[in-house]
Amino acid sequence: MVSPILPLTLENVELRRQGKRVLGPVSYTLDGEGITIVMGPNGAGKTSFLRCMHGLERLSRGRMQWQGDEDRIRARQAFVFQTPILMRRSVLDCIAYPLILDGLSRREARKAAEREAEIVGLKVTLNAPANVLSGGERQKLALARALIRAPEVLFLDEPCANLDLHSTAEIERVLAGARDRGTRIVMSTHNVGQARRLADDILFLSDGRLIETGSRDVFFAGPGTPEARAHINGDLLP
Ligand SMILES: Nc1ncnc2c1ncn2[C@@H]1O[C@H](COP(=O)(O)OP(=O)(O)OP(=O)(O)O)[C@@H](O)[C@H]1O
Repeated sequence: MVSPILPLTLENVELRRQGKRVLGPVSYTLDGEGITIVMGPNGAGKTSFLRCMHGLERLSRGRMQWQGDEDRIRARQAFVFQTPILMRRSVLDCIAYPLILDGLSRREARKAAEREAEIVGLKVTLNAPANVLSGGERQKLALARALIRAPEVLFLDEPCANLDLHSTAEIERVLAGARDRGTRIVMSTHNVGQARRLADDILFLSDGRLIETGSRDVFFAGPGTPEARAHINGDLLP
């Protein structure tokens, strides 16, 4: 059995850009199971927080620690961006690509990619070029490509931001399935309904700081801060 890359610990992590503190100091441990939803107003630092954890940012301060060696840490986690960048190849080859990088034959990789496309409900012709896909289809492709290696940890930054209700429901179904198969998911969303439906626990960021953490039920029953209360009630703050 492959040993886990979790827990991930962040100790007083801080991220500065152009002299401005955009995140932190944040201390947090990611472990256990399920879906963690990251909430907070625009500019609160959600994207920066996810990118930090995934290793895309150089920390200005603090410490971050996964378990195991660098190669395994990179291979066992995936990130789905709000606007996925797609390669100019077929849908099937895009999904198969991570497995080809892993050394699988093209035939095996494409077979696995077909299965994954079916799981995410990608009903387009798999031989179509990826760059002709609609927004919802692009997100499904990005999700299939991220899930094909059965990552231990999956980060998603607002994956349903521009999607209609039907595509959103399909993405939520796929994420719930991935969680049930053991992938630890951390995802940001502005959609309070989505947070209620998907979250096992919630992280609430405001002005770069983690001001609330806790189970979904406790959070929605009575957020402890005026910022979180206003956010879930849809209040406009001055
Ligand atoms: N490349 C950059 N250079 C300078 N400042 C940046 C850069 N990227 C982000 N920021 C700033 O960092 C802060 C946090 O941004 P971030 O995108 O992490 O927030 P967010 O909570 O994801 O916002 P949103 O909900 O609008 O996507 C913002 O004030 C933003 O302007």
